[in-house]
Amino acid sequence: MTRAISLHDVSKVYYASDARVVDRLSLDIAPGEFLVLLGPSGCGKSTVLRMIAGLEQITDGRLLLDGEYANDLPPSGRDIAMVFQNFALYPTMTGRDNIGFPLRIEAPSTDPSPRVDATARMLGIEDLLDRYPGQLSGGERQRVAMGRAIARHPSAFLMDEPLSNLDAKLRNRLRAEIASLTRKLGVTTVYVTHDQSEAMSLGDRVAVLRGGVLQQVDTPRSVYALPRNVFVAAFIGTPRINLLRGLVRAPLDGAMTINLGKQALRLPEPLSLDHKLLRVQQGREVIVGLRSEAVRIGRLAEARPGETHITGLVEHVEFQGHEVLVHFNTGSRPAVVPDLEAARPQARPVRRRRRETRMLDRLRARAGSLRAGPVVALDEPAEQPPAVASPDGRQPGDLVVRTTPDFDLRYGMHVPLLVDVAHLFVFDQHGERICPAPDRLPDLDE
Ligand SMILES: Nc1ncnc2c1ncn2[C@@H]1O[C@H](COP(=O)(O)OP(=O)(O)OP(=O)(O)O)[C@@H](O)[C@H]1O
Repeated sequence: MTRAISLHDVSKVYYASDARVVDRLSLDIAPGEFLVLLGPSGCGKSTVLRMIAGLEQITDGRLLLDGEYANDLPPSGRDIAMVFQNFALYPTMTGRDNIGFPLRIEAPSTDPSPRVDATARMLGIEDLLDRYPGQLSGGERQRVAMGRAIARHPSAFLMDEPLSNLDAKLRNRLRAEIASLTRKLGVTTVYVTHDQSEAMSLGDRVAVLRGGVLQQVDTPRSVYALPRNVFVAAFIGTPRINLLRGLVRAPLDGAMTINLGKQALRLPEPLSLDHKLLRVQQGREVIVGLRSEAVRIGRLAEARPGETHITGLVEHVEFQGHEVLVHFNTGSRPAVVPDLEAARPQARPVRRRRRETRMLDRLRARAGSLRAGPVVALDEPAEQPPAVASPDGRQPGDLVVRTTPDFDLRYGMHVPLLVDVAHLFVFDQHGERICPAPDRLPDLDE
């Protein structure tokens, strides 16, 4: 049996610190679905998992398991197994006893051996069963911990960064194993990670959290291709999306452009519907998002339809073997996205708020996901000379382009670049995506 898990407007306040660490979270997880909770450290991922497990009291809102109200159900009544980051094995028990322990608790008079052996076979750990945790490597310990969760045949798995204590190679291998195992078992899984590549490769859907507030939940493909705001765009994808501050210019008698400081992106005619909709931003500051695949090295004469031309000064070249990441200075200014790498969250104190403040919050929440504070910081005027080093601590240069190792690029070279404007994202001053338009009417003519 596998179960549906629903969270309706769930909040969590830790009264010790008086901070609301999860804020009105709503999620419907279908039976058998693999949902990943993704976000930076301290955004409330583990707290959500612990509330589903019953290890943490829900302050507000409702948890439903298979449609039944479950806020007050004790953890043992939820039929959910949890796998932790630190493996949490009993050090004085062998692998066999660790896996069999929950089975013995559940049915003391039944011999757990057949289930333990079947689980061990499934995980390929038969030869590890007689060893103690101290005699196992990190990867082997995590396999035993998985075995302990699986052996019970629970109706849902909750996994809290189960691979983060392992080295990169092992992490990739176990990631593939977890994916095929959970698919085979078909059990609803909620998986917490701050590693976006893990989230993208494992999840049927990915829920992105920031400051305890859900930013977007969708398939990996959709959160990458249509991020709802700057935070999601910047959190997902490697190398990180280039976010540049721009100014929309839409003169009645000339080409529409987005000024990027010293250069401008000219939007090709005829304008696409998304670009036409940008006209209303005339004179306003926006944030332009360019993933590295939207820019290539090439002269204007080589431009394909839909490509526009700029130039960049090579600041730094990162050789990666099969590809090269080139950091260009294009004379634009990067937009700063707070919280992206925050080691500690900005805990939001719980205050008694006046009614109108709550109303404002609700309006803002409807307009975007601003409850966790602004997603982007645009505190200085856009048209200033570019900073020498970017304020978000990236390598010098404002535009990172991925290219093949065939180009011999060196520091200080001026290079022609072609930008595919069909792959251009534009976000408003609050960081919400406005191009491609978020809710364009489907029957409008292109
Ligand atoms: N028992 C507690 N009492 C008070 N504050 C807590 C408690 N547990 C967690 N917090 C705070 O709640 C916030 C969210 O913590 P949580 O562990 O859910 O984040 P996370 O996204 O899982 O972080 P990480 O990826 O670092 O594990 C943090 O600010 C944390 O300090």
